[in-house]
Amino acid sequence: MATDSFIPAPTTPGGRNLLLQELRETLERARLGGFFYPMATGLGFLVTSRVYVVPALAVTGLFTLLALARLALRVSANAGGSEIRRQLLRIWSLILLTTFSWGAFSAWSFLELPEPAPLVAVLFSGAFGMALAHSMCMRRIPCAVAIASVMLPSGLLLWRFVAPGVAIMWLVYASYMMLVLLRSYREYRTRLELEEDLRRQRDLFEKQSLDDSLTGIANRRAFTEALSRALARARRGGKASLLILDIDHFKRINDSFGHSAGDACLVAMARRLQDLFDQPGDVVARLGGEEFGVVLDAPEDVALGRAEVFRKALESEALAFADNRSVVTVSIGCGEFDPARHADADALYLEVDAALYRSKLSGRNRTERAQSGAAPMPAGIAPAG
Ligand SMILES: Nc1nc2c(ncn2[C@@H]2O[C@H](COP(=O)(O)OP(=O)(O)OP(=O)(O)O)[C@@H](O)[C@H]2O)c(=O)[nH]1
Repeated sequence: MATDSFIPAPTTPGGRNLLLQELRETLERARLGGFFYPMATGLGFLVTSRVYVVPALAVTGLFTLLALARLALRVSANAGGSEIRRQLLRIWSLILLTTFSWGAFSAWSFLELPEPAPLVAVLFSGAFGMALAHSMCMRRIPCAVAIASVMLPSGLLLWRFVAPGVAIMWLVYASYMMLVLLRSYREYRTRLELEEDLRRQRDLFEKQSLDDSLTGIANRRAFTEALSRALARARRGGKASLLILDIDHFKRINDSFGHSAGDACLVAMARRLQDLFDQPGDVVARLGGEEFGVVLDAPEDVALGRAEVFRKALESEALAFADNRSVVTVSIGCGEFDPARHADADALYLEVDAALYRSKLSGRNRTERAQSGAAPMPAGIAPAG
């Protein structure tokens, strides 16, 4: 509840990323800033002519503990939105505890410590206020409260012990800090959103570079990566098989229904493949033109069985595309990765491609197993049919 009112839950899709980045930066800056407070109190006691061992140890020790508590906070990259918000609340609680303690220390030094300790406290209050306005500008309200808590006690004491005019100048200085905070906040938010836009665009380009633009399924690049991953798993003791499927007489579909209907046919074929090859580890890709590839975490017999189920379902149920219905068949090459026989993914691919070629030569609409050392499909030679 406290978290909700302090840091509202993100409402935009990239909101969690923005919060996570804010958390990282808040923590990084808070960690660094925390150690200036014990340094400042230590210096305040050092410059006094009298020795204050116990107060010096107690006050400097307290600020050191608060600084160490900031160091103990951790950011988890996988944290959910509410955990990130809780972490932000913790950091700000520590920052405010530190600045309130500083305000109390500076007031105490005015009342109890001889010169120049109060002067040191005033100078550090100004420095802390400006540092907060510049570097802890991620949240306006808590930062404004933190600035007020380091500036106001000194202002009141300047009024009481020095001169009202000096205190007014001090308040003008504090107001200027608030303006700096507002400007820094706007700049920070703009930068954060720009960086999120850039991240979104990078993710989109990355996704687009792996998707086939026509069908939306994986493209050849994604297929190559999936095949490499499947082969790596197979080398560690798993199984990996490859199917290459080529639509039979696709040119006739283009010639009979038009090129855009041909495109729709490719999209419909991609959907059919996705519907059937939907088990964990299956990757369906368009390799180019009317050729598709399927990577399976399965031995050859299983891959061949599933290829046949697909092929038979396809020949028995006409494919619907762009207001047309037509029986479309595919020829399929099928092979399993054998680390003893295949030096790499290309070696497996060539064998499966040769099996596809044989299935075309043997009359199409069939599945052929890959054979060891089979010759690759000759480029530019179309089997008769
Ligand atoms: N509509 C459409 N057609 C394509 C696309 N890519 C390739 N083609 C066409 O696919 C046809 C492939 O023809 P061929 O290589 O002769 O093969 P085929 O007609 O399927 O015959 P076989 O493979 O021998 O059974 C050509 O007419 C290409 O123009 C595409 O993205 N969209």
